[in-house]
Order: sequence, then structure tokens, then C-alpha cells
Amino acid sequence: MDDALFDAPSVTVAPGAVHLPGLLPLETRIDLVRRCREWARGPAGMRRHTMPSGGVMSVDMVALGWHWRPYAYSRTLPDGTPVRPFPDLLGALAVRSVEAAYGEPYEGDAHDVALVNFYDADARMGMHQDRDERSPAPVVSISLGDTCVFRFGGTEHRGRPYTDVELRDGDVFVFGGPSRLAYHGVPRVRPGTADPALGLKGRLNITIRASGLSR
Ligand SMILES: O=C(O)CCC(=O)C(=O)O
Ligand SMILES: [Fe+2]
Repeated sequence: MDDALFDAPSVTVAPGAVHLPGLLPLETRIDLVRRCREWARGPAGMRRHTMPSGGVMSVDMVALGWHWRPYAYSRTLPDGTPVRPFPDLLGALAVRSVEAAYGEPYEGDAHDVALVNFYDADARMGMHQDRDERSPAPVVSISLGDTCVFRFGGTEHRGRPYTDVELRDGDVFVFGGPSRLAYHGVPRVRPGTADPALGLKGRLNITIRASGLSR
């Protein structure tokens, strides 16, 4: 464990919700983008989910560890294709991020699922809670590429009051404790703001979670 992480700059947006701007160095970001490209491919790769309302999401998604579709986890994809495994690297990144956010050793459930979201210039994500997990472990959200507006609200409903935070390439946002079930969404992406060194057009987001489900 790198002690310097406990000293990383952080902004507490709400109790238990901590923004860690620029936590990830360029080499980590480049490595994660390369991995996301790999995860996006193949039979268990990126897809656009249809919501129960009939609307189609504007974000492309791939799940690791457990498959996710609105609104449930499953061991395999609907056609039986195995889900891609959850990479140890993301588990380690989650622990380091939670420790950097809260400044104390992490002793909660092990993170075992990640959702990778790709946003093009027009993609959005409506206000929602992450509540398909059965573990209270904090969610760790990693941003790569284009900056977005991340809207973070309360736990009761999707409306105001909320705080708009700019999430940039390499930022990490941790939400746990009293904010674990806070409504949040991405009302807009700022196209063309990605670091050219990344070679990424658009925005990638990885949320790392503990499913609380047993295999
Ligand atoms: O893209 C983001 O920053 C948030 C993604 C999110 O809320 C989710 O995947 O549940
Ligand atoms: Fe979410």
C-alpha cells in the first residue's frame, strides 16, 4: 500500500461521497483504456441495453465478473455466454481508491464486478441509484478520456438538490456510507476534452462494485 495515496487531494461532495481529482497517472490511464478496448470485444462485449420502459440506453456497456442488464445481475449473458472475469487489477484499484477517499484501511466486502461504460459525444445517463448490489461496499467510479458533468444528488429522489461535478480523465469518485444509494447521473459529456496521449475519442467510465452475490 502506497502511503502517499492517503494524502491524495480530495473533495467531499456529500457524506461518504469523495471526488479524487487526477488520482490515476497517465500510464495507468493508458493501460486501462487498452484493457477497456479488449473487454469491449467478443461475444461478452459491449452492448446497449433496453430499459424496461422500452427506451434504449445511449451508453455502450460491458460487465466484468457478473453480467448486468437493467436491473439485475446474472452469472452469464442471457444466451448463456460466460461473462468476462473480474480482473484483480480493478479489485486492487478499488481498495486503493476507497482508502485514499476515506483515509483508513478498507475492510469491507471484496469488489467483484465492474461495469464499463462508453459515452460518445451525445451519450447521457439519467439519474439513478446503483442498487442491484446486495453489499453496502462503496462504489468506485473511474473516468477516462472526455470530461463529463457528473450529477450527484440525494438518496430519496432524483431531483434537486444535487451537485454537478466535472469528472476528468484520471479522476476517481467514491460513493459509499450514507451516499451509497444516492441518485446520480451524467447529463453531458464535453467532446474533444480527452488527453490526446490517450488516443480515445469519447469517455470511458468504470464503476467497480461489490455484488454481495455468491457464485
Ligand atoms: O459514467 C459515470 O460516471 C457514472 C456511471 C454510472 O452511474 C453507472 O454505471 O451506474
Ligand atoms: Fe450509477
